[in-house]
Amino acid sequence: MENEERNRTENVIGVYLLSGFLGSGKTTLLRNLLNESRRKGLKPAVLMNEAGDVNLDGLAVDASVPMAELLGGCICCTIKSDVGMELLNLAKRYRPDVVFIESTGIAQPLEIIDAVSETSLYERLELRGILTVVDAGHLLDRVRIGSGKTFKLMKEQIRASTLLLLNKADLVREEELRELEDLLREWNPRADVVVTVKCETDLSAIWDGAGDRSALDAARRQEDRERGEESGEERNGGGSPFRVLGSGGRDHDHVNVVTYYLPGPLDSTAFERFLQELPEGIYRAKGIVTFRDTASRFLFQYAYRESDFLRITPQKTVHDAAVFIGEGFSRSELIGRLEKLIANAEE
Ligand SMILES: Nc1nc2c(ncn2[C@@H]2O[C@H](COP(=O)(O)OP(=O)(O)OP(=O)(O)O)[C@@H](O)[C@H]2O)c(=O)[nH]1
Repeated sequence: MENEERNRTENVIGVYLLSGFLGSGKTTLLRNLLNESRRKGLKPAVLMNEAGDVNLDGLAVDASVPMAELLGGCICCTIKSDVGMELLNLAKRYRPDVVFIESTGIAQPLEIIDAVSETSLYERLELRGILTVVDAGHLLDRVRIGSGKTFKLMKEQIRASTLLLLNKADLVREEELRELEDLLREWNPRADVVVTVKCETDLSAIWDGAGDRSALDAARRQEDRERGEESGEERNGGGSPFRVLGSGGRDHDHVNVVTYYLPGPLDSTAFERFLQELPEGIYRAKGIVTFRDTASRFLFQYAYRESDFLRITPQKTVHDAAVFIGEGFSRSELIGRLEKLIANAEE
């Protein structure tokens, strides 16, 4: 009987949801988790969701890992039903031991719990943890402002979590970290809080701690509570505070996503200047660029004024493209700046 029980548990695919606001470090955590899975001899698979039309995060992940992509929308609203379908496909096709779902930074985690729970009716899988990555400096800024939809969403992502990574600790002061730790514990007393740089932590806590059913059950109870609180209100976008406008879910009420395909190589210095001068409202940008003054291609990252370039050699055909995410910025002005950058590089 005991053996049977163990076998049954062993066959169950563990699902982990990686949550956290835009640019907080979810892909960084994913890479660490994939390395750790391999060390433990577990076969991982990834379900990746991006708000833009290109899977840029996927390029930062080992190409040998089975991956399903949900692009051009947010899994908690427009393509929630696809989550279940893609999970089933991954499970049937690859029989992984663990699946990591990386949601867009604007996803409402509680909605995704639903999608996974529904899928577990058809396949032996179990949601074992909701790992929320928090950008320490960004949360601090939002706490100081103290309101707004982004603040509310960050709070929801924190409250729904079973393990909180207070990340980018290198960019804030020690006393600010203590303040944030206290705040996270106040908002979510059930979840463990770990302070990290580049999401580096003893990940055994994730396999052991994040599977803590009481925390997951608590997250579900919170979902029920929030549903109760919001019943009667008009809910658009599956409970996300971002109202879906237009088609494809690419435009949210407060968060805009612009995907721009670059026709050719750019000048690296001009591009770096362009990133530094991005309008205030754009808090996240990423993409693939080729520079005319260097031989290789780069995956660039921009999050809250910090930028980063990673040399890449894509395994499959990918076009140069850039994705910009933010609030209250002018799409046409941004495109105008990009066109100028391209024209200058062609001269
Ligand atoms: N300084 C600093 N930078 C970090 C840290 N963790 C991640 N980053 C950088 O922050 C940027 C965004 O990290 P990602 O892991 O791509 O963030 P993400 O949450 O997946 O971003 P989205 O998928 O766009 O929401 C990258 O340039 C990372 O290298 C950290 O602890 N400190």
